[in-house]
Amino acid sequence: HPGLGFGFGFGWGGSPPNGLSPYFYDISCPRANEIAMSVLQNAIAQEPRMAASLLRLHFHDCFVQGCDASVLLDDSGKIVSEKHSAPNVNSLRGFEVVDEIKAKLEEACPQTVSCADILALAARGSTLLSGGPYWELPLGRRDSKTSNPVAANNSIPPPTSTIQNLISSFKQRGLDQADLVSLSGGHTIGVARCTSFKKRLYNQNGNNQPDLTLERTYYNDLKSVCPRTGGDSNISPLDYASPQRFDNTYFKLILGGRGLLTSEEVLLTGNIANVVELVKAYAEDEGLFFNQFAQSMVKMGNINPLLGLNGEVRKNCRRINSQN
Ligand code: HEM
Ligand SMILES: [Ca+2]
Ligand SMILES: [Ca+2]
Repeated sequence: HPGLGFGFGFGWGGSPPNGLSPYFYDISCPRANEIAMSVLQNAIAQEPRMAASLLRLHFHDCFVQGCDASVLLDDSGKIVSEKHSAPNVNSLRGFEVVDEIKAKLEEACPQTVSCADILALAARGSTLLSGGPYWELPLGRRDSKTSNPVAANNSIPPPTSTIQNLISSFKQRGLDQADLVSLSGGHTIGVARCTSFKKRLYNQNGNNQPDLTLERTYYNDLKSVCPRTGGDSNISPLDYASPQRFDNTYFKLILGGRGLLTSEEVLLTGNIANVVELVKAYAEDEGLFFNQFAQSMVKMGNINPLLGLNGEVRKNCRRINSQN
């Protein structure tokens, strides 16, 4: 029955009753990961930043209504896309690569691999192809029939977040301080627009003064990328030491006052002892960071998945099936 993504040992259709499983597509679509990886390999070879963009897509999906591919829906019918919401607009990218993976998977195994699982596979593959860790990836998420643009506005922490905001936002989704610090390490690849960090350069506290925790040379470099007026879409790497390499230099930069966003520098300056210790530990030991990142990605990927016969497996990641 092609309409139901039955997995290993679950001939009745839907996903496993006890949650996600790494073996979910072993019978129904054994080459799913291989197919996704071949598309990723080409896309990332063409544009290394694509790895970062795809990793971020999974995060922005999981924090809004759970990991259900809600972020991929376009406007149509009753659906108001999450793509217009503040954290996403003019910022999220990688949708065409997801479409390409989906098209190849529909050819190989029609209506079997969910778009939510494609986002999880793309996040893992992107990490791996950038030099980061591998992890065994639980699968079997199904796709939502709704989007949630209001939650997309309210549930993704802004770059101006305080450490308390970040801790509580993650805690609401069952993620602890080690998850917060290691997942922030996703910023070891990719870029941000000036609009995401400009306040730090010119008016951090409403008194027309810069953020004094910014290291001086870095501060001057950033000012040359982001003038006081205009240039809001100019970009700067989140980890300027190795923007395309998944490594632990990100944490070393934070220790030196060279974190790009307020939400990153507060991991150090927020004075939460456990968080500061974790930043230092990951800066010193890349293996420790990789291990925790892998575990935390699995935890993030487990946020509120649609299981069993809930939701559906979309044929096109941009639309719910009833609109096809
Ligand atoms: C802890 C709270 C977080 C905040 C406040 C935050 C904020 C941001 C901001 C403001 C940008 C730049 C957007 C732009 O200017 O267009 C960004 C980019 C990025 N974020 Fe996060 N983020 C957080 C957590 C995460 C997590 C958990 C991940 C993945 C594990 C992640 C992965 C990325 C990546 C890879 C990019 C670069 C994307 C690209 O170059 O296209 N972020 N983030
Ligand atoms: Ca979602
Ligand atoms: Ca890096």
